[in-house]
Amino acid sequence: MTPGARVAAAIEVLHDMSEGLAAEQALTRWARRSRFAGSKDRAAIRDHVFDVLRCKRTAAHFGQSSTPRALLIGILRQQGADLDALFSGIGHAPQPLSEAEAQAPLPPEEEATLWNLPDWLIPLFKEALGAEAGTTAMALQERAPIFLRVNIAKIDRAAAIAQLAGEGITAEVNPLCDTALSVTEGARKIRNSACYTEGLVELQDAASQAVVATLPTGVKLLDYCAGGGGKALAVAAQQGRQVFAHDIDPRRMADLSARAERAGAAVTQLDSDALPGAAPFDVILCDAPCSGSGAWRRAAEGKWTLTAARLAELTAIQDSILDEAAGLLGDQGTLAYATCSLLREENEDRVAAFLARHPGWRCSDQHRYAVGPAGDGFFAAHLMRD
Ligand SMILES: C[S@@+](CC[C@H](N)C(=O)[O-])C[C@H]1O[C@@H](n2cnc3c(N)ncnc32)[C@H](O)[C@@H]1O
Repeated sequence: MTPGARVAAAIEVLHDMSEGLAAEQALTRWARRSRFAGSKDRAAIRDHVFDVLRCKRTAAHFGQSSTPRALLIGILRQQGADLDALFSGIGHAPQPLSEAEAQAPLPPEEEATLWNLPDWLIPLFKEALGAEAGTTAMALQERAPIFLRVNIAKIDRAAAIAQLAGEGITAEVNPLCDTALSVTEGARKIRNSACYTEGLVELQDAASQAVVATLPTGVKLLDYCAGGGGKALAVAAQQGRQVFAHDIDPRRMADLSARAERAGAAVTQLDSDALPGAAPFDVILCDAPCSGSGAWRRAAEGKWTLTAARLAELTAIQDSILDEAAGLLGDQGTLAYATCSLLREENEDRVAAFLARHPGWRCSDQHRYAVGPAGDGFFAAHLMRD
């Protein structure tokens, strides 16, 4: 496909999204009806779509409208692309720019536009992040870096870097955590590499890894909101742990056995009925469902779909998860609460609300991980009985 045809395809995908499809669904649907497209085409189209999603307000500003075509014009103009070459009308490229479309507007000045956030989130960002609110909003507009977790049960970090290099993947030490690598080249080769298929490395954000690395010691650990099991697997690679995984929706753990096998890790899955019998646990990790705002570089749709009502629902779910998990913890145990959210409502406020509901408990440690080149935004707090 030509660069222009890829832009036309991205416009089609955004059009499908405007009719209600989620980004991943719209991309999959486009790929199914466009078998001629190769993996590089699909990756380029995906990049265009996600660039727009991360920067929808500035794209609309520079494109002077919010139609899919205008958003693509806007984001490409913002990126300094040659619009006449891309919108040539030749072959499958989109039609040339009209006279009005060809007029580049002055750069935006409004804060919410520059920050690429919906208006209602601006005060929440300021409240949660203070002086860092603006830089954080800007960081969420960048493409997400790729991080790997070295499976320390199988290989050490230096050997993993060397093996990855042998497969054309350049990775360097990540400062957040001893298990983490930042991939600087060859990221698209990871899933087919022997390092990955043999379970020497896993794709995992570095802040997620840091949350696991700083969990307190204790043998019996329950990952209460295990999902795909990323954190359960990271804990299972640590020495001396016995790891249990649970999720209210067990289908989310469907791939966990295969992933554990690849990693050479032991993780016992527990359904809700089995939890009381397996309790008490020494450590319970509650990686709670949240707005995902710390990871909006990766899942940028969330910025535009989150509502105040959904945020209120999430905070109620977070409270009940903490209350349920507290009942499964041993007397000397630690309840570790984590979210990939930047919002105070989902983080410090949930800890404070838990402590207010549970006299005799205290928070022994609380940490925010900033969105940046080293990792996604994360929050972690450790709760224990006095
Ligand atoms: C942030 S995701 C977990 C991601 C996972 N820990 C990882 O690192 O890959 C949150 C998970 O919590 C689960 N969940 C939601 N409500 C829950 C509840 N009341 N009890 C347990 N799990 C719940 C969701 O199904 C979802 O899989």
